[in-house]
Amino acid sequence: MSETFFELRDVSRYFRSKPSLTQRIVTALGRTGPPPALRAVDDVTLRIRAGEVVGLVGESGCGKSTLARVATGILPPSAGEVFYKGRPVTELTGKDRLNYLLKVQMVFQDPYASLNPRMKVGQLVGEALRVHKLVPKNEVGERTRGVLKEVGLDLGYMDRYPHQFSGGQRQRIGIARALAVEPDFLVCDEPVSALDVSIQAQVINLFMDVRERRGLTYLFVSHDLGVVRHISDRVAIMYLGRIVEIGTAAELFAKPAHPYSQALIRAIPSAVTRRRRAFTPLKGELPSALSPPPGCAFHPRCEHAMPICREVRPPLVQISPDRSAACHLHSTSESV
Ligand SMILES: Nc1ncnc2c1ncn2[C@@H]1O[C@H](COP(=O)(O)OP(=O)(O)OP(=O)(O)O)[C@@H](O)[C@H]1O
Repeated sequence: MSETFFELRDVSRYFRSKPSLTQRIVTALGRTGPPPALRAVDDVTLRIRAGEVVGLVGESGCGKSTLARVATGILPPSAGEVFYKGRPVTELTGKDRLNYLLKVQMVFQDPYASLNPRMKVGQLVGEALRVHKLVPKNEVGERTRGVLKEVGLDLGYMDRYPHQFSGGQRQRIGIARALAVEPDFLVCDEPVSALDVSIQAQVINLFMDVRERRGLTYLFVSHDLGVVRHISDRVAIMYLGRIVEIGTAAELFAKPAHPYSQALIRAIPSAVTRRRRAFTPLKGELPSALSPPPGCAFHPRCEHAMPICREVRPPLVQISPDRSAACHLHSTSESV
């Protein structure tokens, strides 16, 4: 079997809230344990092939951003392992670790928050090149200009500050900053969600052009299924910290297997009427990741829920050559 370009293997990420004074007193008296951990990402396995665009979708709070941050090394996993080009990233040290951190770049939803307001665009885009001495000092300017041109920014902008740009231009600066270090994997966390619809299309086209030109691999996080369908080769649907379905975009959108995917896809507004198609709306709200429902976490909202769904958590199983789903309606197949 060929080596997977990037892999999250059985990865979980928990957050433990700081206990209140009352909780600390009660714990000290031995009446109860520490507050429960919130399972933002819960036992996720995701393999990404070189050159693929994998879209990651789900409702707000389902753990998409946390998973993206774990993938880029910004957050360590609480359990499980991240593999980059076949090697567990926890075993990488020195140059190898730096190489992983540079080759796997993140593009954020709000580039403004990640851009130092006191630095000029030229400095921002060339910063990592200078700090890590990736190119000789006298070549930083040339590399910076090249990448600004590539993302469609006028070279006259080099001496301007982030606040002097529109949202779309700032996102181009964020992309240029990521590209400057010659990454091979971009993890994009809702990179167009904050932009006007007309600007969104331009920035998505930029992502696709850059991918084509540089042969990049993307993990593209979005709550917008229209965007994800447009750009992804494969799509993973996440619900309450877990992947509930993954498959090729064409197949998954044509015939979603998991009831949650079905509900999400039925809710996409029709391109013709701009109205939502007739659909059974998702009942209820996303449950708290602090106390997920037992069995299948989706069962309280599922129109097909069976007694087993309340008790046994369905594993993610392969249901066709390039599709897996975690649902008892499809649970006769092989576990992934
Ligand atoms: N640093 C943190 N400390 C505590 N809880 C956190 C932290 N980061 C995320 N969470 C919680 O983890 C869960 C998943 O959050 P996450 O931001 O990953 O979801 P998301 O799907 O990206 O949502 P959104 O689209 O709203 O950003 C949420 O319940 C969130 O409140």
